[in-house]
Amino acid sequence: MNQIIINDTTLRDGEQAAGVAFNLEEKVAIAQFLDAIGVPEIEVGIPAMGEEEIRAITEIANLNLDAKLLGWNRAVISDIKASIACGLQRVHIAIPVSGIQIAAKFHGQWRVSLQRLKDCISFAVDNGLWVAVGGEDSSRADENFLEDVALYAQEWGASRFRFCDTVGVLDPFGTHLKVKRLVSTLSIPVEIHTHNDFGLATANAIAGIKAGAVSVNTTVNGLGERAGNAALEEVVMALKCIYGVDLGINTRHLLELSQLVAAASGANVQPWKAIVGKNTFAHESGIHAHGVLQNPETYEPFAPEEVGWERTLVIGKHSGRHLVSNLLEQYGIFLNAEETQSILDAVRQQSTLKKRSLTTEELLNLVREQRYSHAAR
Ligand SMILES: CC(=O)SCCNC(=O)CCNC(=O)[C@H](O)C(C)(C)COP(=O)(O)OP(=O)(O)OC[C@H]1O[C@@H](n2cnc3c(N)ncnc32)[C@H](O)[C@@H]1OP(=O)(O)O
Ligand SMILES: O=C(O)CCC(=O)C(=O)O
Repeated sequence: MNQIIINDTTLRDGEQAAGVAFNLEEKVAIAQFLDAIGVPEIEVGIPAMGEEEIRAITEIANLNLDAKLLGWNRAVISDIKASIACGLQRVHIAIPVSGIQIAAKFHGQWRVSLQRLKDCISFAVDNGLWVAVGGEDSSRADENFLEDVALYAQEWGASRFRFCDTVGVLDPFGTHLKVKRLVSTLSIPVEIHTHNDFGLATANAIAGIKAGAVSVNTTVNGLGERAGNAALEEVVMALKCIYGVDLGINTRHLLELSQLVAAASGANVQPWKAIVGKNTFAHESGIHAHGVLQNPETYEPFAPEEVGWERTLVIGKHSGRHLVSNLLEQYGIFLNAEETQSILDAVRQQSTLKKRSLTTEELLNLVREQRYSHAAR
């Protein structure tokens, strides 16, 4: 695999998630955190949105972070001017490439849209900016047309082309085919941008990388339009653990970053969310807990500490003797087989009633109650 660049768009596509609105401090804090853990590129926002956004992006630009910063723009000269006003040196210019989008946005006049793209690239390049171009809705575009637009963008001065699966309709096989074709056509690098409408964003991002894309868009927690984008933590850990590609990102802070973005976005992470969900290293089931007590690798793909978690062993409806004994022994309580089974029966009952796992205190109470009723008999 090539050297892969993460271009994180939590502050642009992530914030486009309905109901999410970061304030200036939150935008700055997220940018600083991404930079601190080694994310090499950040799409910081959309300067054309107006004064507040320009203020936040300018503040981030003034931090002189190691990460390269990009402003997102339409193929509109005033958008590029707004990016310049923020002090950005790199701009991303988006242009719709599918028939559906060109019909809706440019009344089907693709020549007009291409002319606007050309004018904007020239304007940006003349102003000394590094330019990337995004083919919005690339996945539904006629492939010959997409190729033509990307080749024109390259000829006019773009330094990278973004293949967008804007409405998340591809699977990994389709992504691979389409991205591979684009990669073999262009001499500039290709970036992959995926959406999660069918739950395939991360898989498609990886497929794009396998097909030769050298840059990938991610968002923390998979935040983004509709069902979101490929999650930063998933892409980074999949590349690291499945493909052995270390991106130089300090993964031990991924949980903390996830929590920062969850708080700023007001969007909680579901417990079973890969890498950062609170259940990712929690073991309740008897067979699993028994295995993990012998060797954590039995039921963990990597060590929790690698992403900032600690392992938890949880008592609940599915627990077994080994875990119950292990936990109680830590409190100096040693039960025989019959007593352990009767505690387990009570745990199953309580857990079902409470619709959750039990706390250690609740487990110890069960032991006290059982002993008391035994003594009273
Ligand atoms: C797939 C994506 O994620 S694309 C990014 C989407 N993100 C956002 O829209 C969030 C930020 N957007 C905004 O703040 C506003 O939409 C603005 C400031 C960009 C524009 O606002 P408004 O002037 O009020 O226009 P509005 O949003 O209603 O409509 C979009 C306009 O942009 C045009 N447009 C859309 N995409 C492009 C493009 N890539 N290049 C050029 N023009 C475009 C539309 O045709 C429409 O133009 P019109 O005003 O001439 O009809
Ligand atoms: O950058 C672009 O071209 C559009 C990016 C995007 O958010 C999308 O297509 O979903």
